[in-house]
Amino acid sequence: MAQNRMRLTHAQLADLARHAFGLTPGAPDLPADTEFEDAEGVLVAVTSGDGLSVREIPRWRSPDSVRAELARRGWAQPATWVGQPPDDVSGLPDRLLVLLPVAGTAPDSVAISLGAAVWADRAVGRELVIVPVPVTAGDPELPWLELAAAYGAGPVASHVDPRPPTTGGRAVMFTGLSGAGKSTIASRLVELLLEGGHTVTLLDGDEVRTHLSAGLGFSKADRDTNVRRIGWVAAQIAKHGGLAVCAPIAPYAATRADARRLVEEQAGPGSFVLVHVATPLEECEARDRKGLYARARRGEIAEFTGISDPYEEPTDAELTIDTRSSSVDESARLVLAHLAGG
Ligand SMILES: Nc1ncnc2c1ncn2[C@@H]1O[C@H](COP(=O)(O)OS(=O)(=O)O)[C@@H](OP(=O)(O)O)[C@H]1O
Ligand SMILES: Nc1ncnc2c1ncn2[C@@H]1O[C@H](COP(=O)(O)OP(=O)(O)O)[C@@H](O)[C@H]1O
Repeated sequence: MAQNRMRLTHAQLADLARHAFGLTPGAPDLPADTEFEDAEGVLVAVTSGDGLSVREIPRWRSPDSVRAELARRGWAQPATWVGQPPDDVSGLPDRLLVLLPVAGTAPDSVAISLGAAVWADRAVGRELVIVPVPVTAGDPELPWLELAAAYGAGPVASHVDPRPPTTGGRAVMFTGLSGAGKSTIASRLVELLLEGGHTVTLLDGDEVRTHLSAGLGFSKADRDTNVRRIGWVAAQIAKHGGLAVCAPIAPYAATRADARRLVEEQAGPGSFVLVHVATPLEECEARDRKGLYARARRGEIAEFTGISDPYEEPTDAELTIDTRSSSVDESARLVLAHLAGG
């Protein structure tokens, strides 16, 4: 009898799918006596004394179902292409099975939508069957020839870019103590972006706590929920090529890492920019614009970051800003330069 229930990541689900489809030998390494579910809570597998038993693979199309579709269409062993189309499509056959290796991504990831869109755009007039497959583009778990054979395909060509496609969308997350200067620098950054003709969505801290995170307090669980929600919204914006700017305290490294993962899963590597506004506690406390530090010192506010609650200094920030040596405008321009790739 399984004791625990665990949600699998997209990468673990792909691993499980490869195993269930017989694409790779050996079972994924999963904890014993556990039920495993996907992001929607569907029970996908169980480990018990008898080993791993796969119940359902909800997201990926099995090679059997793809072969059945090809047979229905009367496509015997169609030519197969793995990955993106070639620059010159003139030599491609009229019918093509396209396999997109997109293991580890969300079902609505840009790797899939952009991959399919590029084919639709380039291969106009051809009949295509496009199938996302649970194989890693950059470091495939099996040779393309074997992969294609599993899906019932004939001659194979490939053009796989190991870098996942990106939408160009980004999310900038400022992190730091209360009073560090996050909101002030974020506002200046937004002004500079607008002046430069960019569109930007500012997930303002007060508005987030009034709407998106209404009712949440400052316990670890509530802060984690708040920061993950911000990360999720920022990811949706970045996924469609937008730019999101947010400035929560985000005191916990693991939760910031969750936000990074959410954004990078949707908008590709490098799309999440963490900016540590590293103003020391003494300086924030001396500023005490809202009088919160004084109240926290008097014990009137419990769990106050830096006083009676932790702040885990980032070790993975793309930028670290010292507001004692950098003005508001200079700090905002540092972030702008990073976004521009300079
Ligand atoms: N206990 C406690 N600890 C820290 N901060 C507190 C607390 N209670 C209220 N405030 C006010 O809430 C603002 C921080 O909210 P965040 O949403 O950024 O926090 S978190 O990321 O969820 O940790 C923070 O605003 P900023 O000064 O803009 O950072 C504070 O004004
Ligand atoms: N170099 C600087 N960068 C940012 N803020 C600064 C700087 N120097 C002084 N400040 C002041 O520090 C305060 C920071 O407040 P705020 O931006 O609300 O911080 P946070 O959003 O991190 O809580 C503001 O009053 C701002 O004018």
